[in-house]
Amino acid sequence: MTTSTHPTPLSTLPTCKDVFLQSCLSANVLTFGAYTLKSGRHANMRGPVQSPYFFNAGYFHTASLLAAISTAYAHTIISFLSSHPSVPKPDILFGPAYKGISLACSTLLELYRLDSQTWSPVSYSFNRKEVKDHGEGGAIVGASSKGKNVLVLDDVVTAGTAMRETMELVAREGGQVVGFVVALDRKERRPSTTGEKEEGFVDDESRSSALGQIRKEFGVLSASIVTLDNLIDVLEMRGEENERERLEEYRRKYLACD
Ligand SMILES: O=P(O)(O)OC[C@H]1O[C@H](OP(=O)(O)OP(=O)(O)O)[C@H](O)[C@@H]1O
Ligand SMILES: O=C(O)c1cc(=O)[nH]c(=O)[nH]1
Repeated sequence: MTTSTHPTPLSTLPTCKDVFLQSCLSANVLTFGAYTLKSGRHANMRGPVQSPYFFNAGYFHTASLLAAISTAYAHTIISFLSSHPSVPKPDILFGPAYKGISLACSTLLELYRLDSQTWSPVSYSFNRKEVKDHGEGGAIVGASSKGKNVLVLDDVVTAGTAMRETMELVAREGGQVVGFVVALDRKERRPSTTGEKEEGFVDDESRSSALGQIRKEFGVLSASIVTLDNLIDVLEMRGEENERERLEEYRRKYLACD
């Protein structure tokens, strides 16, 4: 039998989110440097715009780290569903490949542990990045989405490309995405599609975040365990001034309007 002790809080966030943030820092899930993102933010003449931080959910690779992240997801999902009664109860937790896969599985187990009656009828599924053309074939592993309400769990959202691809995939399979839950919402303005005026966004300050735009376009709501703002607060509390300044500068340039 194990006893769980919580380290001294880093923030004023609920305990599960605080433990999650502490795990991110101690396991190097959250690192600081210069990173090129999937969305690229790089279509300007001076080369790639790089992010001063990166969230690598692949480093949640021990049982205790998985417990920290899945507990934070589970509580975020429960409060998301209770504060938005219009969101249909999910039949499926869907984790986009690759990092979403282990997150959807471990979170469903945690939800079941917290409330077996509510969560026992719920399944998980995930996609293959390369469609399988033998055996059972197809792009989906786990429960079929046909006619089902699907709650999507991913690690991080930046430009929302992965979210939009997942919505298309679920719709193709006959299901309906009823919400998105991410560990980290970077809350960035979506990158320019033309590549012009990317740096500084001079005339484009009204651009909303990826999740905000999805809410406007499709009416699909979302929640996150933490946002860029929480990361900056934690760096301030830890006295990590260089990192805090670099993240604040990035936030000043790229923060979405919503
Ligand atoms: O909002 P976006 O701009 O789409 O960026 C966020 C996505 O980028 C990463 O996926 P990626 O396919 O790079 O990684 P993975 O295969 O390691 O999960 C991440 O896991 C998100 O799914
Ligand atoms: O935008 C991305 O590609 C991205 C950002 C981040 O912090 N972590 C990640 O895995 N992907």
